[in-house]
Amino acid sequence: MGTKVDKDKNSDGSLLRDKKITIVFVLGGPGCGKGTQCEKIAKHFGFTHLSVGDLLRAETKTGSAYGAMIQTMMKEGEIVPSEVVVKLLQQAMLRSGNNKFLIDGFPRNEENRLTYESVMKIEPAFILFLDCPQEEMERRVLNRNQGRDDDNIEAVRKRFKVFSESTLPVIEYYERKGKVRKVDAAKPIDEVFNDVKAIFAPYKANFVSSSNFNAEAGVEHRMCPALSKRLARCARKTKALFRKRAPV
Ligand SMILES: Nc1ncnc2c1ncn2[C@@H]1O[C@H](COP(=O)(O)OP(=O)(O)O)[C@@H](O)[C@H]1O
Ligand SMILES: O=c1ccn([C@@H]2O[C@H](COP(=O)(O)OP(=O)(O)O)[C@@H](O)[C@H]2O)c(=O)[nH]1
Repeated sequence: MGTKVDKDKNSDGSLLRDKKITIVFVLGGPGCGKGTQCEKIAKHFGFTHLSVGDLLRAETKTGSAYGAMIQTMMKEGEIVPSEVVVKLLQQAMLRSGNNKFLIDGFPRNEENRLTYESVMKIEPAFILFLDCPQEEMERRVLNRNQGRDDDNIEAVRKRFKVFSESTLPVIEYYERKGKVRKVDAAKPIDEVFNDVKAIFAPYKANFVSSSNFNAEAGVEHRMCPALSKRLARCARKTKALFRKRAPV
């Protein structure tokens, strides 16, 4: 990173060749424990946890143009348009200052995946798939008590349907590429984390400090200037994509 040649190679905004960015997608049905495990991984292995659900919920509170649309879609368990999500992810990555990211709950469908690939151009290191039976996930969601307006039986059942119809094909896609690390998420939290720890062991060596991103307030400034510049270029590209498409 940082040589003139490297910079020229990336003049299209591509981050693909930046070997220093590590991205792990964390997928699984609603309530399987993505947030719970991501928090632990972030602490132990120095990743920044980006929960796309949390980023979207924070966006609904900003009064932005997309806030009301996002709120309605989430309440109905629908998938928010990819451009909105990718833009929020880019902004959060830029703000985090880190170069190791857990992207929790994304990509949720093939369109999410394709948009991510075409804009971000960073191949995920692997996909952590938290596999859990539906009855157990339903129990967990209905007992979650976080005041979410999509944690009711009706919305949860819709989210299960979206998960099996739209998200499982994404997991299958990565499975074909040998990138899925599946964990039995029905076990107690610490037992699940033991299995997760084994998967993340190679990242322990690079651990610097814990960086658990807070969607509403988290701003850290440890990212190197070159990487920050590249992400900013990438964000401009998304903005252009936004302008081309009419708002939903
Ligand atoms: N392995 C587990 N066993 C029992 N309860 C769990 C487990 N993992 C998470 N939970 C609980 O289930 C609920 C949903 O977990 P969460 O991490 O929010 O899931 P997700 O982010 O996948 O929707 C939370 O109340 C959490 O404390
Ligand atoms: O990439 C994403 C992630 C989340 N969501 C929306 O956010 C909701 C909650 O997602 P989250 O990951 O917070 O919760 P989960 O349903 O996995 O418990 C989903 O039902 C979707 O409406 C979305 O549209 N795209």
